[in-house]
Amino acid sequence: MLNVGVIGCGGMGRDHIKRLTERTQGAKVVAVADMVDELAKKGAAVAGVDCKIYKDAIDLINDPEVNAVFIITPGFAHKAALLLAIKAGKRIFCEKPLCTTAEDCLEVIDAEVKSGKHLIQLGFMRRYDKGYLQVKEAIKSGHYGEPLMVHCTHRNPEVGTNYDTPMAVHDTAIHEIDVIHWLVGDDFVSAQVLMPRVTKYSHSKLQDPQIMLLRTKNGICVDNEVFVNCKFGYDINCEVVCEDGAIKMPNPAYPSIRKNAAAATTIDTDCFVRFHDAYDAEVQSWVNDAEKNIIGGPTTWDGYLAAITADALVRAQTSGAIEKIKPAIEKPGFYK
Ligand SMILES: NC(=O)C1=CN([C@@H]2O[C@H](COP(=O)(O)OP(=O)(O)OC[C@H]3O[C@@H](n4cnc5c(N)ncnc54)[C@H](O)[C@@H]3O)[C@@H](O)[C@H]2O)C=CC1
Ligand SMILES: O=C1[C@H](O)[C@H](O)[C@@H](O)[C@H](O)[C@H]1O
Repeated sequence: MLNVGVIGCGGMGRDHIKRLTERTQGAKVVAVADMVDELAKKGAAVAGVDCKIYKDAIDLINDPEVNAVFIITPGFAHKAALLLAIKAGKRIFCEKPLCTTAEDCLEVIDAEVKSGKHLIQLGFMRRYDKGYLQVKEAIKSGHYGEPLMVHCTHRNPEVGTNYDTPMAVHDTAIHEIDVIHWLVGDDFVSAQVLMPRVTKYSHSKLQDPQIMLLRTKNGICVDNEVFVNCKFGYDINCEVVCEDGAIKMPNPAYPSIRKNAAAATTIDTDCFVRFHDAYDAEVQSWVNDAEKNIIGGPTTWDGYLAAITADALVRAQTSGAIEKIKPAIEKPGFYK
């Protein structure tokens, strides 16, 4: 049994605690930590009566009963918890992004490599989503030729006033950055951001929507519409256009209802519903891999590659220019 400690009991944290407690074989939440007492108590209530409560992450990490750690704090707080958990030699599941800058990711890579242990899996759950897996299988089949373009939308109904322009990249588009790289198996080399007219539903610190453009080494062009105040739903789309055909990711299957001379279907309203099964699959695989002492999912290096692209997009948000993307280091043999 993997005794898990969960750091961060916000929306995603409590969703993962519920998943670990009710739907994951081989794991148990034995401790939670949150700097907000009320939220820590809420997280512990989901885990059950025996769950210990901490305020500081370091105390949870150093609890001898905790042999694995979930880091579900905001992206800017990941590095501190990661470095402490690596130092303690704990198995780690870290929600995306690894860190909010490539520079911070390099510190985590350095610490993990020096530890000599593969400890970290990243929460890029779209790699476990049935729809994305179907697209990947179709590309791999070769029936449609080489990918040429990828069209994506990442639409949220709304975000809070703490959500700012760079977050559209390192908190939201980071999903497309990772999953498209994984789908086409090609590195990004340049980034550009177009800023359409701002929606009336945005606020002074957020340019919304944004169109993010990426080019890969082999010339594949990706456009990603990130619109986080679209109002109508949580609408995620991906279409890969190839030489001999186009592969469009299926949307979740809901009935089409006809009533009062109108036809309608359902659009999810948040990621927790839209990617429910993908989260379950990524967490179960992380637990299963613990017995083999391996990291079978997205690694720290995947988090770094996503971060260098995110950094370039954030630069492009203000420069308006085409920004180059290049790793600062060679891929360590540790991650090969
Ligand atoms: N994979 C996915 O689709 C999703 C991933 N996420 C990720 O999950 C993480 C958390 O996101 P949310 O739950 O939406 O954020 P949130 O802001 O709702 O919750 C974060 C929690 O962490 C706590 N916290 C912050 N700093 C802390 C520290 N140093 N020590 C202990 N607790 C601390 C806060 O008090 C808060 O309760 C982020 O990395 C986010 O990117 C969030 C939503 C979906
Ligand atoms: O990871 C997520 C979710 O998947 C949402 O789509 C994003 O908009 C959100 O910011 C992020 O936390």
